[in-house]
Amino acid sequence: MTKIVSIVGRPNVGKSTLFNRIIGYKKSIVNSKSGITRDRNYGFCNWNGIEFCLIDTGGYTNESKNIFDKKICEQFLFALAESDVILFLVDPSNDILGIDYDISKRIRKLKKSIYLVINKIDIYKNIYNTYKYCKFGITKTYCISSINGTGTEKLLDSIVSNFDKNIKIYKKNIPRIAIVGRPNVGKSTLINTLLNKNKNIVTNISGTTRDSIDVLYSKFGIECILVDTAGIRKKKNIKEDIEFYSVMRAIKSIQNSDVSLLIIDSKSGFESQDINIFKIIENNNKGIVLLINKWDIFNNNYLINSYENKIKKIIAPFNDVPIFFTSSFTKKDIIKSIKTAVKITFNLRLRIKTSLLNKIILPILNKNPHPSINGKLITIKYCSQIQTYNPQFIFFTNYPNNIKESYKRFIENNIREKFNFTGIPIKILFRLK
Ligand SMILES: Nc1nc2c(ncn2[C@@H]2O[C@H](COP(=O)(O)OP(=O)(O)OP(=O)(O)O)[C@@H](O)[C@H]2O)c(=O)[nH]1
Ligand SMILES: Nc1nc2c(ncn2[C@@H]2O[C@H](COP(=O)(O)OP(=O)(O)OP(=O)(O)O)[C@@H](O)[C@H]2O)c(=O)[nH]1
Repeated sequence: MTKIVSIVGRPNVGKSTLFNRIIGYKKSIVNSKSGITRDRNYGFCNWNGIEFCLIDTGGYTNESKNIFDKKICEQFLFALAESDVILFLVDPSNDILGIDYDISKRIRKLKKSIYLVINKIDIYKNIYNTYKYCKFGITKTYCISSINGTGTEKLLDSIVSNFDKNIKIYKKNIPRIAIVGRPNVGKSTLINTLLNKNKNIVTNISGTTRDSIDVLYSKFGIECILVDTAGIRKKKNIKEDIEFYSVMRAIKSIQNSDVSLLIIDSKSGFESQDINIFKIIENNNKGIVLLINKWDIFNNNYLINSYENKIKKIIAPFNDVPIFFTSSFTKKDIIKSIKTAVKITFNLRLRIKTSLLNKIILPILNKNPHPSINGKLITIKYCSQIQTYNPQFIFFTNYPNNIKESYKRFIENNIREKFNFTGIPIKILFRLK
């Protein structure tokens, strides 16, 4: 079992900064505006050969100011219940408040290894303000600066001394599935339905999911990592800084995954922003499964064919993309779509032998040759798949620059028809021979 370390503390004490320092890359959003870490964020660390999972909890607050606060509190308690070690982070620049006592009371009730971590020690006056935390009665106390790294190595040495060596995290090569789509299409609800837990914050306010979260999914014989992402917004709607980072992160999640489940709201249809996201996934050479979600609202099987045909026309020639009409409420086709996404990762790695490819594709091209251009006869001599992460095919011809887009689409359609590249973008390239 992977050990879990949670960072907790009131808003703005530096949880995200510490998380980023330990993880070693900018995964959590850091901003001087308080309350920005809206959900738990997972990351995996390796310190002196010992691996553990680190959780950045949301900005815990005991005053319910807005709709998120109550939900964040639930996340916080859920994270604590899952943890082996709790890092209670405090900022001595400010006075101890009721909320700090509240947190310390809650965590001391749990039978966990607790560290009092006094942050922002790089600020000179803070060095003289650490004594005030004695009253919490937490013996393991460390003074650090998350911003410049002072004391963090000692803290990590002590944290890993709690754990056995040889703790393994996720198996390598486990398929990574990104859950993407515009805000409010039902990404978090889908994950909650899959995990059967209130793990992500779900409200009917768009833009709730502000950060990406990775979750291991292992059920019904399926094993994959689900990546929940911030909704990808239209550019003109990106007003706040943090929304910008969320969009960047969503794009990064696509880049960090093998396959994306692109969620569409069945009420609004496959519109321009969905097409943009589709193109981002395609241009990054990742697999795609389309989920036409909230189908419980229509629940009309007669509409399925026309809906599907409309989408396939838009995405042609890459139109052998699996499309599911789903509902998180009724659970319709949810498991099927995840199973398909996992299956598709194998298509990404599919390699066709050159001899087989030529044997099947060349006769089709000889029967349907490229039209001659200015009296020049265009011939395709042979083809092969190159050794790349995603499927790419090179066709050797006497006029590589004169090949028409429609002929390229014809070739792609035939490759898709003869071989199983379902859900995977393929590239067709032409070279002189
Ligand atoms: N001087 C100093 N500033 C720090 C340190 N750690 C964090 N900060 C600053 O404190 C502010 C809040 O940091 P965050 O990491 O966003 O805090 P958080 O606890 O995750 O905040 P919430 O998301 O509101 O819960 C930012 O302006 C950081 O740059 C530190 O060690 N020293
Ligand atoms: N009818 C119906 N409503 C759904 C379904 N899934 C989600 N919803 C509702 O749609 C709204 C948005 O759901 P979320 O899961 O928060 O959507 P999201 O895509 O994570 O939203 P952002 O955080 O804004 O990106 C909520 O009111 C959900 O209850 C579904 O299958 N059917």
